[in-house]
Amino acid sequence: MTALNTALLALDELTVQRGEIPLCEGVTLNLAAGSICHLVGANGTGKTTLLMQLASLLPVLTGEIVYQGTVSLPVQPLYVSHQLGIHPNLTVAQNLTFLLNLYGISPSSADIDDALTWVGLQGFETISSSHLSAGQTRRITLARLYLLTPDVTPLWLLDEPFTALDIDMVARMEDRLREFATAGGAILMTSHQAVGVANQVLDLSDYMV
Ligand SMILES: Nc1ncnc2c1ncn2[C@@H]1O[C@H](COP(=O)(O)OP(=O)(O)OP(=O)(O)O)[C@@H](O)[C@H]1O
Repeated sequence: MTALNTALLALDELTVQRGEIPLCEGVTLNLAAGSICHLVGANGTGKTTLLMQLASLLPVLTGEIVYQGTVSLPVQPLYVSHQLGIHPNLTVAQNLTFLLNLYGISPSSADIDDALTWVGLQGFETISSSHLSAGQTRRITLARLYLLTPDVTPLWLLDEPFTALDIDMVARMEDRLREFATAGGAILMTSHQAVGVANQVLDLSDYMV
């Protein structure tokens, strides 16, 4: 168990499961501080299901999870899902503020400006989120990555974070992921594209039932 003890997150013989149906069995992973792990597998293998289990949105019925040396689910990880969770009646700045409040952060207006500039949404602060394109809406959810650090939430669970982003934004995202990992964070992320910044791979196809 030495490796498990040094990992930020360790999965031991985990079953990836939706309801009664096991999708993958015996999933094992050690995610240390500094890891950027690319979670791969064909459509329907269970990648989103695993991330939802780790985010406490679906139950873990079989297997052990050790987080920061204790048998427990990750405490308040950042989970960026397919569902954007953006409220259409709020402005861009209000949505971003809400997403950061969930992690105990009360951003200043300068923080909001910087984060929105980073995602290319400068000038959109007071625009209703219902007026944005799919890619722009996704950028609101990603803007919080600019302000979240490993001391706030050391584990990021990112489901297809690059979907609907242009090449420049993907490059900025990769820089940010690298920066977060270098500062002591760990990332488990899905992507159907190559992830140049990843330094580890978990292939769920190896564990399919
Ligand atoms: N909302 C749902 N309700 C019930 N079963 C679901 C639901 N979503 C997915 N499933 C089942 O769980 C399985 C795994 O789905 P999941 O979304 O985890 O796969 P994935 O590897 O993330 O796929 P993709 O690459 O297409 O995003 C699917 O094959 C499907 O049968």
